[in-house]
Amino acid sequence: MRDLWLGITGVLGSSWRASRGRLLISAFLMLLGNVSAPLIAVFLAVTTDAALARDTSAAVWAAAAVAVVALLSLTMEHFAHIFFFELADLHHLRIEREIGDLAHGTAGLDQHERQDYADRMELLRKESWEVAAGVQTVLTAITLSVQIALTGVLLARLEPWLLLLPLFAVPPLIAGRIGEARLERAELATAESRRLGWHLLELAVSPAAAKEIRLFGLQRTLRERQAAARRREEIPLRRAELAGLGLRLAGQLIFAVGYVAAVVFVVRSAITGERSVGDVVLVITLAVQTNAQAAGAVAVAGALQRNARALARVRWLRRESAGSADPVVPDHPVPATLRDGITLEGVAFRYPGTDTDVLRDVTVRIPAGATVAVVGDNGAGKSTLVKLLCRFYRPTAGTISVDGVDLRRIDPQGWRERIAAGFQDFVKLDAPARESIGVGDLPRIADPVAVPAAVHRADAQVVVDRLPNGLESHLGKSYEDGEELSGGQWQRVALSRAMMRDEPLLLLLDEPTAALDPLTEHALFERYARSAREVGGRTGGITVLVSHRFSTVRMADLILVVADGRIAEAGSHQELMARNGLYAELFMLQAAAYR
Ligand SMILES: Nc1ncnc2c1ncn2[C@@H]1O[C@H](COP(=O)(O)OP(=O)(O)OP(=O)(O)O)[C@@H](O)[C@H]1O
Repeated sequence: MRDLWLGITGVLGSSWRASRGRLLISAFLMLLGNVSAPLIAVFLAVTTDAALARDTSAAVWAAAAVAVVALLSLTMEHFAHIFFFELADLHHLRIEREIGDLAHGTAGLDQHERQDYADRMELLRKESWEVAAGVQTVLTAITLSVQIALTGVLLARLEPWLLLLPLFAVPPLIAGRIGEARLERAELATAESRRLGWHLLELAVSPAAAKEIRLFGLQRTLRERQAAARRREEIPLRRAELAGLGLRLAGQLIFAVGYVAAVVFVVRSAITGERSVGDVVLVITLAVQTNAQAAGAVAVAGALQRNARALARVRWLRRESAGSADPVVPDHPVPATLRDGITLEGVAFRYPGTDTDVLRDVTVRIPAGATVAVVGDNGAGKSTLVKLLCRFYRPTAGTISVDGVDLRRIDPQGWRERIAAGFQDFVKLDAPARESIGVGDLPRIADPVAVPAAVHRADAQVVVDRLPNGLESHLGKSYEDGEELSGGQWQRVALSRAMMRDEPLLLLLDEPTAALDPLTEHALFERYARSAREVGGRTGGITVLVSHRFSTVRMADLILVVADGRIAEAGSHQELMARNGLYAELFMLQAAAYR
C-alpha cells in the first residue's frame, strides 16, 4: 500500500516538475471526459421521461445535452493523450537519466557484478516506458474514481440499495491484484532465463561472436538454447497470466450477478409504478457504465501496481547506491607522491553474494617506485587483486594501506584519478581516435601534446598512422565513416588511453597486451618499465603488471606468484629461480615451450 502511495505521489511530483502546464491541462481534459459519462445516463433519463410526457422542447434540449456529454466523454481522453505523450517523453528522459546516474554513481563494482542487481536492472530497463507512461495511469485512476463516486451518488439518490452495485466491483479488483502479484513473482523467478535468452540473441547478432559461432557450427545449438531459455521464461509467465485471467474472470462473474439483480430490482419497481421509465433507463445505463468502470478500475489498479513496483525498484536502486558507500568516511587526501608504498596485510576477499574467498590471507609490501609482476593460473585471483588496488571493492578482511594510511580512508575518486590502467577486457570506445584515447585523462581529452605523447608511450603511432585522418578519424561501427580496427589495434588504442595519465601513483596493466605477440609485448613492457622507473623515481609510483608470459615478467623488481587465492611466492626473478619452487617450474616449462 505504501509503495502504491509513493508510486502515485512520485509520478505526480515528477510530472509536475517536468511540466506543470501539461499536467494540469491533461488532468482537466481527463476529468471532463470522465464526469461526462455518468451525465449521459442522467440526460438520457430526462429525455425518456420528457418524450413519454410529450414535452418536445425539454426532450430536444435533453437529447442535445446527451449528444454534448457523449462527445465530451468520447473525445476528451484522446486530446489528453497528446499531453500524456509529451509528459511521458519528458518523464522517460528523467528516469533514464536517474537510472544512468545511479548506475554510474556507485564507487565500486559490487552492484554491477551482483545477480539480484542485474535482475532488477533488467526489469527496470524493460519497464522504464511503463513508468514514464505512469502519469496517464495515475490521472486515469483519479478521474475514474471521481466518475465512480458520481455514479454512486446518482444510484444512491434513486435507491440506496443500488449502492451495493459498485461493491460488486470489488471482487474483480482483488482478483486483479492477486493476479498481478503472481505475475511479478513469475517475472522475478524467470529473470535469469530472460537474461540468458537476450545474451544468446546478442551473440547471434554480434559480429565479434559470428566467427566462432560459424567456425564451431554453433548456430543450431545456440538457437536451441535460446529457444529453451525462452520456453523456461515463457511457461511460468504464461501460467501466471492464465491464472490471473481466471481470477479476473471469476471476479467479473460476481459483478455480473450484482448487475442483473440491480436491473431486475428497478424494472420491477417501474412495473409497479414506483419509478419512471426514465429511472429504468438511468439505472441500466449507469449499471453498464459501472461494469466498464469496474473493468477500467481493475486495469488501472494493475497498471498502478506495476508503476508502483517499478518506482519501488528505482527507490531500491537509490538505497543500494547510497548503501554501497563505505561506512569508513574518507578523511585523507591522496598523497602527491608515494614514499613508503602499498602494503596488504591479511587481505581476504569474497565477491558479494558468493560464499568462497577468492583471496586469502594476502600479506605483501609493494615498495614505492617498484615494478611488480603478478603471475598465476587462470582464476588464481590476479585480476581480483588489481580490482582491490583500484578500490572497486573493499577487502572482506585485512587492510590495504598506502604510505601507512588505510586505503578506505582515502577518497576513492581522488585515488582513481592517480591510477592509470589498461585491462584485457578494455572498452572499444566509438569516438574520434583523439577522444577514444584522450578520455584516459578527461581534463586533457583534447590536449594537442598529451594525446600524441600517450600514443608514443604506448608505441601506438603505427596504428594512428594507418588511420585516414590520423587522430581525427572516427573509430568504430557507430559512425558511417568509422574505421574498424583489429583486436591488437584496439588494444593499442586502449593502451594509449592507459598512458594518458603521465604521473600516476599506480600504473595497472592487467594483461592489456594479451592480443599482441610475445615479442611486441616484451618490447612494450620494457618500454613501460623504463618510463615507469623514471616516473617512479620522481613520484614513487608503482607499476603492476599481470601477465601469463614469464619472459615479460622476469624484468620486474618483485614477482608475486598467486595460487589459489594466496601469494604462494614473492621475490625477484633471480630469487624465485634460486628457490626452485612454483615460479621456477612454470618459468622453465614456458621457456621450454618457446624453444
Ligand atoms: N564478479 C565476480 N563474482 C564472483 N566471482 C568472481 C567474479 N570475478 C571473478 N570471480 C572469481 O574469482 C576468482 C578469481 O578470479 P580472477 O579474475 O581474479 O582470476 P585471474 O587470476 O585474474 O584469472 P585469469 O588469469 O583467468 O584472468 C575466480 O574463481 C572467479 O571465478
